[in-house]
Amino acid sequence: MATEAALALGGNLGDPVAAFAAALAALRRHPGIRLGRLSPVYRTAPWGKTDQPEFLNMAALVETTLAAEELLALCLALERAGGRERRERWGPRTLDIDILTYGEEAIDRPGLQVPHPRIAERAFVLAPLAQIMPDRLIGGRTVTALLKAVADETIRRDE
Ligand SMILES: Nc1nc2nc(S)n(CCO)c2c(=O)[nH]1
Repeated sequence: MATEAALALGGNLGDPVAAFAAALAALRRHPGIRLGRLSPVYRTAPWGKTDQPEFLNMAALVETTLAAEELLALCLALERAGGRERRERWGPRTLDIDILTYGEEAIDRPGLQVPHPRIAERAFVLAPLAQIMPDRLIGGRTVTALLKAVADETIRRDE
């Protein structure tokens, strides 16, 4: 029985597009993964720690027979393969792969929170996600509505 999961890919060191391509190729080769829709790649201002290079971000839809913990372990292995050393929290990284959604499940275990707890405040996640699952409800609101709320918030704060 397969589960649809949305993954967020990000990076701001080295060649993030090459890191994305390598991670997606590895996912494509994995027997427990069927790769689905991919968002475009977005160039995004750093969120959280702002004194670092801008990021590239994208989102990918997968159908997986892996359990959520197994999918997380695979994402962490792909991050390491992409040369990721976990240095400072929210600091620059070559490749980051986060599980945004796993089916309709809500999971809150150490190291695995799904849907990702900060989706609603991150345009760099919502913009790519809106390209692959615009009508998915998260916290009772569609991804499209969440993206609009973040965009409006950004515009209002800049006034
Ligand atoms: N624009 C942008 N800012 C970020 N801040 C952090 S932490 N990250 C890593 C995501 O967990 C990002 C990111 O991927 N993109």
